[in-house]
Amino acid sequence: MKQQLKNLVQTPIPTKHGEFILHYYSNNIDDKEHIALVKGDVTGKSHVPVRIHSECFTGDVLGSRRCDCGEQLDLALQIINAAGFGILIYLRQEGRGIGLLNKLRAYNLQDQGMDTVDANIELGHLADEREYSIAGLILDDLQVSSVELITNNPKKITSLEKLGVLVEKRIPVEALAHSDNIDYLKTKAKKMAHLLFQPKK
Ligand SMILES: Nc1nc2c(ncn2[C@@H]2O[C@H](COP(=O)(O)OP(=O)(O)OP(=O)(O)O)[C@@H](O)[C@H]2O)c(=O)[nH]1
Ligand SMILES: [Zn+2]
Repeated sequence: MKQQLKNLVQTPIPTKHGEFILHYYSNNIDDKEHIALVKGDVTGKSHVPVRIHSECFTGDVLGSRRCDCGEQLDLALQIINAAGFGILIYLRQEGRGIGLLNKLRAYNLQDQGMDTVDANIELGHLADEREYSIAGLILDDLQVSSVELITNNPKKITSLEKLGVLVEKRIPVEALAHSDNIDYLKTKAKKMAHLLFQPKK
């Protein structure tokens, strides 16, 4: 079956980082509603700043300090606003694809001493169950020629490249480390190859 998206509605959303056009997509791959927030004219453009953000109810909505998601979401919108154009793709891949219920169970295992990777495995999941074909289809729909990806996660870059997206460079997006998120950030760097705690150039 050919993977397909439908751009069902577009509407302006004024934010503290300026106005974005929200594109709401349905698709035939999963039963989720994925969203792109678009700033400026990206059609046919290269070097478009793009953030592919995975849903995190606790971080994005509640401002939880256990992870860096809420802060990265804010920083990404700030980066795109400063560039004057760009896209934030909000993928409904809560808990790196294991869902909110399992992520909350994983938090309890983490509070008993496991790290974020081992907690997923203990629950019978992979450390990271995400894939990015919907992001590739959204970038196609928006007719972007090439991107600068706002991420610290090299897997997002290689996944997009495999989908045929030209990634010109990476834009780092580092939240402040503090006592509530430091173990989480260290595990990302050590076990998931995230480009964190890099010496500043
Ligand atoms: N399973 C699990 N998921 C988590 C945990 N903490 C955060 N998450 C999820 O991890 C995902 C983080 O998404 P992103 O910030 O887009 O991606 P990333 O892999 O951290 O890479 P960056 O682009 O560098 O931010 C979200 O879906 C969160 O819900 C955790 O302890 N366990
Ligand atoms: Zn989070």
